[in-house]
Amino acid sequence: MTTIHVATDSPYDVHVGRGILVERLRASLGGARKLLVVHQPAMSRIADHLKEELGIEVLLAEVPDAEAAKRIEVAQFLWQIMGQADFTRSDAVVGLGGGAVTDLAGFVAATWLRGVRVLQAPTSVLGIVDAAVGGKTGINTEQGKNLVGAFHHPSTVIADLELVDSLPRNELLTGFAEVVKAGFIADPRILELLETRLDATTDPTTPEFAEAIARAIDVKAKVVANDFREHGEREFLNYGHTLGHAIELHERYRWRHGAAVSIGMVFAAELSRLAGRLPEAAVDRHRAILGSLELPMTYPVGRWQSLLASMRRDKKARGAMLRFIVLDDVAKPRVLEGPDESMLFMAYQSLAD
Ligand SMILES: NC(=O)c1ccc[n+]([C@@H]2O[C@H](COP(=O)([O-])OP(=O)(O)OC[C@H]3O[C@@H](n4cnc5c(N)ncnc54)[C@H](O)[C@@H]3O)[C@@H](O)[C@H]2O)c1
Ligand SMILES: O=C(O)C(=O)C[C@@H](O)[C@H](O)[C@H](O)COP(=O)(O)O
Ligand SMILES: [Zn+2]
Repeated sequence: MTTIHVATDSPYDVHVGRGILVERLRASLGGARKLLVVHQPAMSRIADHLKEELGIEVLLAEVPDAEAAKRIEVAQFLWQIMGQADFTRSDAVVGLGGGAVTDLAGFVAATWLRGVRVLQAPTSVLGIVDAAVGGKTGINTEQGKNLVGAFHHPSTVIADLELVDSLPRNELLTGFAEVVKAGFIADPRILELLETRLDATTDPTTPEFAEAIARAIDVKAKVVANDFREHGEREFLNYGHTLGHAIELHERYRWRHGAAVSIGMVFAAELSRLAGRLPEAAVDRHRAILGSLELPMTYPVGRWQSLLASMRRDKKARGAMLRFIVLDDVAKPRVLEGPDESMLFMAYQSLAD
């Protein structure tokens, strides 16, 4: 088992290993009398197993799959279960599933009684390397992605790689978009692994996969330890997300996050180049790596105005000023404030197929 420490003001560990879920959960109960296990349909057998094995009262709440879970109606359903079960501040929530569930479970934990503990048990690559770590929790609204949420640290993160065995290959690859993001903003070794040993790095049984995952978690852990509430460097974790989130809204949340962020990263790289920073070779490197993972990199030109309108609600915007994360080079992210609309459109046009 690998353990990565997240040194925030409320520190916790991220455990990554095989067959560790029950044992690590037991060790992390911290006096809870009741657990609410929020899970996706794909995790129902594992949730039943937890109910049998944990030796305390376990309430199971199956929620709709993927983004359909990140809705206020689903949060309301969970608050109702907690109310009916007299769920107190010494009890705890478990998020078991992909990033959609860990975001929802974290949000419900952050808001119930103004905050109860959440133990995150991510089961997708994306959940393990990104969503379950760092304490950003939230739900979507009809106006945009994650517009309602809270910062709420998990008390532990348990990534049991045995559960990842059932993750479909396309889901694994879309999750790698966030691994690539970690590579471009902070850790070029991740990019080298993907460029030189793609098959091994995307095979959950190999040391290359373990290394890429651990490195991506490490990038996130370090950033959130320095800037939990996103006053500064945490914004770098949003590389590719300004356009990515607008695409998710445009697609009515039927696309996977990683797919939208892949297009968003190509856009951000092109924008970096147009701003006179990133060399063209680094932009090509984005396309080569994301393409090798079969991730999308193009989007219809005619949707620009609608996407631009959605980007104005991005959390990094300040008043009328749009702000983007760009790269001066690999591992050198920075904020680009208020770029001309003509430059934005030019970057967007390069996404046309
Ligand atoms: N809070 C954060 O910091 C943060 C960071 C990154 C992403 N996110 C959020 O995470 C979400 C995306 O996460 P995701 O890509 O994991 O999507 P997801 O949770 O929708 O999971 C993708 C699909 O994989 C299935 N799945 C998950 N684990 C499985 C397993 N082990 N076996 C079989 N099927 C499995 C799910 O049921 C779903 O159909 C988005 O909502 C995004 O906004 C949050
Ligand atoms: O943890 C962060 O900070 C991130 O930006 C990580 C992103 O990968 C993630 O998708 C996050 O949910 C986006 O946050 P938002 O504040 O743009 O909604
Ligand atoms: Zn993301």
